[in-house]
Amino acid sequence: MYVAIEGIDTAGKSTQLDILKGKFPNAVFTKEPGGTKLGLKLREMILNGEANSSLAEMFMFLADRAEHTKEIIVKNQNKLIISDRSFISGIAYAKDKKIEDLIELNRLATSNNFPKKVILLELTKDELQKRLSKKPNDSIEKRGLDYLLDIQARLRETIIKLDIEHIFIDASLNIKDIEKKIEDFINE
Ligand SMILES: Nc1ncnc2c1ncn2[C@@H]1O[C@H](COP(=O)(O)OP(=O)(O)O)[C@@H](O)[C@H]1O
Ligand SMILES: Cc1cn([C@H]2C[C@H](O)[C@@H](COP(=O)(O)OP(=O)(O)O)O2)c(=O)[nH]c1=O
Repeated sequence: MYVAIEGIDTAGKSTQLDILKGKFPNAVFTKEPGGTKLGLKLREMILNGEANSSLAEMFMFLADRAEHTKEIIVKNQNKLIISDRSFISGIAYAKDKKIEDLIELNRLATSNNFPKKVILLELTKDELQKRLSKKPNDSIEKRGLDYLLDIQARLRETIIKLDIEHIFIDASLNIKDIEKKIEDFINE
């Protein structure tokens, strides 16, 4: 079963994934962008802000996703796969494009291998501000608070539109409570 953890930057995805690695030792843990050899190169180019065109940037994410689908998702389809982000980020972050068009592009990139379950960690504006101020920001995070809150709303909208099995979690709860909700949802 393929499960994705979604949320804007600093929502707590890595923190939860580190705990889940202990709870699900036989699962395959992966990430987008950068879950494959090619993906690591694409990730570096993307996060360094090398693309001037937002369309070029979107296609770099799609290239990463196509490789990730073939190398990780399809090859491990009989195992539990837990991924830090998925095509849902791809749709939400490409916010100047229509969701319907993006769904079609992502169907092509993934050959329809979408996650079976999605976890969305959601932050309040105050909590996001606090967390961003504590770390050096990459080129996407530098776009600011309102940009990221807008993306967070699009993550939610995309999940609802796609009718994927999901759980929305308040990311400012304590780490243990969030972990329990995620574990129960995966085991359901
Ligand atoms: N539930 C939580 N409550 C308070 N702080 C948290 C919580 N989860 C994560 N953090 C902190 O927030 C920051 C971002 O978390 P991280 O897991 O790196 O997020 P992401 O992988 O989504 O960018 C880290 O400093 C982390 O320690
Ligand atoms: C998967 C994906 C990520 N992104 C963005 C979200 C993040 O800002 C960045 C990936 O960075 P990453 O460091 O993996 O995320 P985080 O900071 O949450 O740990 O790329 C897109 O714009 N489009 C996509 O398709």
